[in-house]
Amino acid sequence: MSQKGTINVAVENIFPLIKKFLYSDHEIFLRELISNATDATLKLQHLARIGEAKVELGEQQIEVKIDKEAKTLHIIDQGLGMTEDEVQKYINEVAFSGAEEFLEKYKDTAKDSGIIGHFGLGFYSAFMVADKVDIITKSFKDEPAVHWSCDGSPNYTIEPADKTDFGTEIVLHISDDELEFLEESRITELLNKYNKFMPVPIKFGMKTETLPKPDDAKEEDPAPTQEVDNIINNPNPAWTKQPADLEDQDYKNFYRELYPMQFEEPLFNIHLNVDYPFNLTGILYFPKMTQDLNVQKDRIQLYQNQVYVTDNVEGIVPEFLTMLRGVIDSPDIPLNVSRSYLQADGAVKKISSYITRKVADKLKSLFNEDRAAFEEKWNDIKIVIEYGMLSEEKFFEKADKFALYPTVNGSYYTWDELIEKIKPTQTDKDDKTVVLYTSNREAQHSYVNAASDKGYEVLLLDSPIVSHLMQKLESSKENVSFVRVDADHIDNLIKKDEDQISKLSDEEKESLQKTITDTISDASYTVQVEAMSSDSAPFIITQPEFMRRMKEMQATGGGGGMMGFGNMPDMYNLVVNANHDLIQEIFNSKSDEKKASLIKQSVDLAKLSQGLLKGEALTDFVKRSYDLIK
Ligand SMILES: Nc1ncnc2c1ncn2[C@@H]1O[C@H](COP(=O)(O)OP(=O)(O)OP(=O)(O)O)[C@@H](O)[C@H]1O
Repeated sequence: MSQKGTINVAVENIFPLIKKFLYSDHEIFLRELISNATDATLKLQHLARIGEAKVELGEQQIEVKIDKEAKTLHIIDQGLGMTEDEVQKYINEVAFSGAEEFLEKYKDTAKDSGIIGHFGLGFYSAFMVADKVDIITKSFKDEPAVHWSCDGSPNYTIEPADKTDFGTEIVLHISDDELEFLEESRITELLNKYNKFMPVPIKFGMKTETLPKPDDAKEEDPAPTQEVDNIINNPNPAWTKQPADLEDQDYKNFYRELYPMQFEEPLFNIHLNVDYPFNLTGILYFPKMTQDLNVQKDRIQLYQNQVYVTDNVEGIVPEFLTMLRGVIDSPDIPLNVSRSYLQADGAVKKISSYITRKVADKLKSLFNEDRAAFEEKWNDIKIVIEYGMLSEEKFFEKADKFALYPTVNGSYYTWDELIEKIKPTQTDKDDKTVVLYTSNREAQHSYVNAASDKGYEVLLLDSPIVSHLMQKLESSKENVSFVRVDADHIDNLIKKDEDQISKLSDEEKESLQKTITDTISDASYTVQVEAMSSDSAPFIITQPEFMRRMKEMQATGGGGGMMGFGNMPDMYNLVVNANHDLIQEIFNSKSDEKKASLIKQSVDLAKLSQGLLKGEALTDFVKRSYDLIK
């Protein structure tokens, strides 16, 4: 008997609202309907397993079909189906109240764009793309099939149907302004985006498969082919398996599956698997990291029970780990809330700290198991680790055992090893241990040499955020300071008590200082006459650590950099070695002209060695040098 009914009075508002609010995200209807079909299939499998459903289950699948002529899109499952009463209850009442609840929530978060695609709007999302929706369903229970139909108005019809197999077919009569959803390529794209790893096989059309040639086939015979179902998903992706059942190659293959356009192999992976106090599985990969911190295209993907949700995991995964790749699957992450709420949510906080801990533990075990291999990877992973040390206190503590400090000679020290090694030689008169480093061994070559000659260890620290990390280490470790090799002349980098005897008196130094300052007449240089070893260079340009680091920190952003330093001009010290023969010559020279020309030429040489001589000054210098030697 055919019946008519009215869904609910308030529903009159709902369809236009669905269309309006969800305008940009119409495509999620397919994910919602396939999720329902998957649930129905898994529920029936469960009922059969526990003996409540007396049915023979074959290889169950879900089929998606396009009928271009009829302008319909079909989603067909072999799940538990619905009786007429159930259609009344679940579709007319439950599904509707779900949609209403959704709209209630959505109104409050309308400003928080980006979250919309994460809502489970459910069955009614079909009306975003269809003028009319049919449900033809037969329950696994021995009851007649029913046909429900609704054209988007609050009125529906329900009548008997002649379907004989259990399961449900949803027919969407695609509206004229949504015809893209009748295109095979568009549906393929959506299935690949949202359903690639769903747990029930999804068939979309047929494909041709090449079979092996029979033994007696001739060389020129074409290989036989056959038409098979085109299954678009992998129902058993690697992250749903136990780590013990997976080989290294399986992880690599899965990486390929996730990012088909990614040709670089991952460095290593971390399998996440926890069921208490929250449910979470997943695999994270460390990709090869380069210096540029650009946002990457291949990002961590978030799934809920194998249904793709988003690749924006901000707030769920700690920020420093968003540079990784891979998959996280958790039914416990609330998605129908705004991101700011997400960050305050207790379960999400626990998830985030669990992930941090797992990553730290994995790094620690890689370090312990094969230190040489870990050192080899260091350059590619250091940005993530250094960034983590800066942003997560817990990670900072754990990383102390495996974060490495490489030297220009190719040794890699942990923090404790480094301090033990340099403490005897690099502790200054105030009992501070001075860690020397270079950010660019080519550009700072002569300074690195001077330090190495003195028996000092020089670290090579060249990540973009390293100035922030040094600041952090200086404040959390006792009595250490970082100094770049060109921050001062060698005798001053690590101040010891041994004073050099000066060949010039204090007054003589002062007068020389004035002469040089007047001659170079450049406010960005502070002239400093010092008694140094006569072997050291006569003029050395240095850049004081503090100012330079503050400027760098401001340039790379984040907390710590002091306001205002970014706009300051670069400031240098011009260190003059009072004990060098050339300085003696300049000082004793009777002719002012000679003095000036010696000073100019030598200061230009010092600038040249620091890469600071450019443009017109460089041209003048070259010309002057030719004049001198001709
Ligand atoms: N393909 C199907 N087979 C059997 N029952 C279905 C099917 N699709 C929907 N249903 C029934 O209709 C109900 C409502 O579906 P709807 O998608 O609106 O909400 P939901 O699946 O419960 O929640 P969600 O908002 O997460 O999608 C389901 O709970 C289920 O009982």
